[in-house]
Amino acid sequence: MPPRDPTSQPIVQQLFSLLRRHFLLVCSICLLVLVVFHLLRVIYTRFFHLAHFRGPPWAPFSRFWISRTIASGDSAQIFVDVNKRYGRLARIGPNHLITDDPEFVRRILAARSHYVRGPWFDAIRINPEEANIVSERDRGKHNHLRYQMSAGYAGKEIDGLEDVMNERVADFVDRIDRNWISTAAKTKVFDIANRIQFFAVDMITHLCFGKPLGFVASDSDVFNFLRTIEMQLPIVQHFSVFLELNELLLRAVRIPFLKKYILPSAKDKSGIGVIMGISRNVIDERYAPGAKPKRDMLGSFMKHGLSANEAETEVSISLVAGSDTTATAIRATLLSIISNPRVYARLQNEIDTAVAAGHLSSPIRDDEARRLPYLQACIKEGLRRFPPITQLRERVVPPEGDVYNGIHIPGGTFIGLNAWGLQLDAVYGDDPDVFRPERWLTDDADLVLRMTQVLELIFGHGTTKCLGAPIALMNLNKIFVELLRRFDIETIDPLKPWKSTCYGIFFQHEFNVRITRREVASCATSDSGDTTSPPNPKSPDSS
Ligand code: HEM
Repeated sequence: MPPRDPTSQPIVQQLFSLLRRHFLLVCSICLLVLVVFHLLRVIYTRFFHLAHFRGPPWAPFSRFWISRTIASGDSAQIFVDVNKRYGRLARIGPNHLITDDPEFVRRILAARSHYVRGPWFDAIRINPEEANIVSERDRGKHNHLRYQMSAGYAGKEIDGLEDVMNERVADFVDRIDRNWISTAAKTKVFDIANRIQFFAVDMITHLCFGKPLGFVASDSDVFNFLRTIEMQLPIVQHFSVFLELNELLLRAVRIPFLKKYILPSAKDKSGIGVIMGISRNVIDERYAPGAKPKRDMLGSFMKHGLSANEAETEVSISLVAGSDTTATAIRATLLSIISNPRVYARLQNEIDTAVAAGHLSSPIRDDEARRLPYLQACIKEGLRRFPPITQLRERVVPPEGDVYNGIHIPGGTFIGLNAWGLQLDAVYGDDPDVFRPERWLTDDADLVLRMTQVLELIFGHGTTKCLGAPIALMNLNKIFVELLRRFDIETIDPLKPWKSTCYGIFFQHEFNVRITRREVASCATSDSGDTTSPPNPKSPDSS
């Protein structure tokens, strides 16, 4: 047989044999191309794209700076430092800016703004295939969901919203009174951080499902719900930075075998799946043919056309959106009050005087609380000094770009919102980092208006502004009065009053306090003639 002419081999075979013979050379060329490509990209992002914005030296090169900052558990403070050091619009990633300028944030979030929610929001879906009101990026769909849910959140179509709150607040303080009172001779260490969270979850589930989940009654994290969120959130935060992970997750959940391992399910025995299971049972009953409509939050969602599946997701998300935030607001404000003797004494005095004058029901009514100026100032100052949501919540610059202080921002840039930085604005004077409720009591109405406009940004602004704000504020209006009229509260370790970690929302633990009953009988009520329980003589620690 004549030898085979190598040129007569098919082209693919020829290529393979060439590759085999020069394998190392081919690999080196590929590597070189990749390195050159990466270098060009780095040079472009560093020196051309967003080059006018200053920031931490390594931030422009990759997203690892943001990811490392989030993982540190101290991102809120780090972002504050970045804007202080590098300007009100600073660079924190290859395509990422962050701002602490209230006016600019209001412009970004305004109803008619062309900015939209960025892919950051995909990371906060419970199910990667379905958006919810908090994560929906499509403006039209979001507006529709908001229209369906606003009446329920505003309490307009809920019977007895305030009664539910009163019931939960009274139950919470009564349990403290029964079980956690210290005396001159004995200390009962009470970790109020966890208990406040139990209270917040019970409050929201009571409003949503018509009954609390029983966290306060069992004095425990029922179904490991809170622990699961605490384990998952630090991971989820990285999905908001490395957006490819979201895409990967979306593909993975489309494989039925993987789906059941990845997504929470109503059949789970712990975590958010249990809440979905409970929501599912309630929703099945409520959506059953012939079921009687109820005037509660779910009833309002149904009335405005939310499907059973949508209702299940939205109820679960309201619990996640509302419980940690409210709990952080209560804890941070309480800690600020009890660690400032001037503030503590003045607030307790305002409460005692109102009680003595017969102006307060028990639990205090929302309208009564609004008439206590120092209480209102403390609540505002607590929210200002410790905004409970510090996630970047990135918005995307519209395709035509934008201009900030004369500098062009290219379309498609992500702009993160620096929630803590915003609340240190110069509008608050020269001591914005001090908890000083008196700043809200000035006679300068114009200043109060300007401060209020900045403060309101802690709930967002425009068409994505927090729907739960009225519920959160009503809660705050009640809880401090009910705690401080009955009890004296001291931190056990003033040098280390709590452990607080920030992953966009806060996880706070070991806020250990010592609670004693107050000598002043300040629980008498006014018009209702109602009285709260006096100190319980059967309590083992009654002094
Ligand atoms: C002090 C407590 C709270 C704070 C600081 C807070 C803060 C916020 C912020 C900043 C947003 C805007 C997110 C964005 O940028 O798009 C938001 C949205 C939202 N919050 Fe709150 N929140 C609080 C309490 C609550 C509560 C108690 C609930 C539910 C009962 C709730 C339900 C929601 C919902 C449903 C949205 C989505 C609104 C929309 O996209 O149209 N929040 N919240």
